[in-house]
Amino acid sequence: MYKLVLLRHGESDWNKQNRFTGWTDVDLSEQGIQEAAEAGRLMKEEGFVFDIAYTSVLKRAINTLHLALNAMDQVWIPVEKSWRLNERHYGALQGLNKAETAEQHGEEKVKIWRRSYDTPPPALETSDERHPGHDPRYADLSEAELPRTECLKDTVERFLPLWHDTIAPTIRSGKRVVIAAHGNSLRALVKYLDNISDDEIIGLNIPTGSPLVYELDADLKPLRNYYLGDQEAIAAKANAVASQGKSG
Ligand SMILES: O=C(O)[C@@H](CO)OP(=O)(O)O
Repeated sequence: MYKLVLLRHGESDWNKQNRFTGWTDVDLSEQGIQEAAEAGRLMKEEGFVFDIAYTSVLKRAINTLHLALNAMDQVWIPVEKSWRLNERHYGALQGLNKAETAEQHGEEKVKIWRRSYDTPPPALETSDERHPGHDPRYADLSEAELPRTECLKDTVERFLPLWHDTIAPTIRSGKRVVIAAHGNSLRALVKYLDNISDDEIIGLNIPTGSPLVYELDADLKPLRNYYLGDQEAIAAKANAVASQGKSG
């Protein structure tokens, strides 16, 4: 049996301000910093030890991973960063307030943009300064790989090559893996692992800074999963994520 730990970053400044974030590289809030360290303390308490970590190229996930590993005294382990673990690209919604967007376009529309499997938010123009083609960290990506917007289906498709080519073989080799990533890139992984239907995935929300443990069989099929920490507080946090798209 393998154990894989998934960790969504702690609260970011834009989570706090309730803004669509996507590939915008915002940092952790004070609360997010504390959540990340607390996640590390919980993992340490439960005896987790890792051989390698994977994260995105966005600092809210990178810094969460570092703070959590620091609390476990394991900052020395190799960390592999990949754009394939980035948050889902939120297109032209990036930067907008979620509640204001719901007031303007209706809660139903915002729910579709946030949670439907295959309807992407409005796309960015290539000339828009928020387009990832202007960011040096994505210089090696092809034109086709650079998103102007993404639905969850697009995120699943760009994440899975990293899973199949890199992360899954590493787990099978016996290495103990932690993945620090984002609400929607982790929803993409959970959808794949648990074979969740396109309709059911709409209702799944992942709370910030809460380690999610997957126990996997020899074929990497999930046997069970559970969050570390106070289960009521975790459920309340997941509900709060769901409510972010409600008008004020
Ligand atoms: O804004 C975002 O990038 C994500 C995660 O914070 O938000 P949502 O939960 O609305 O998909």
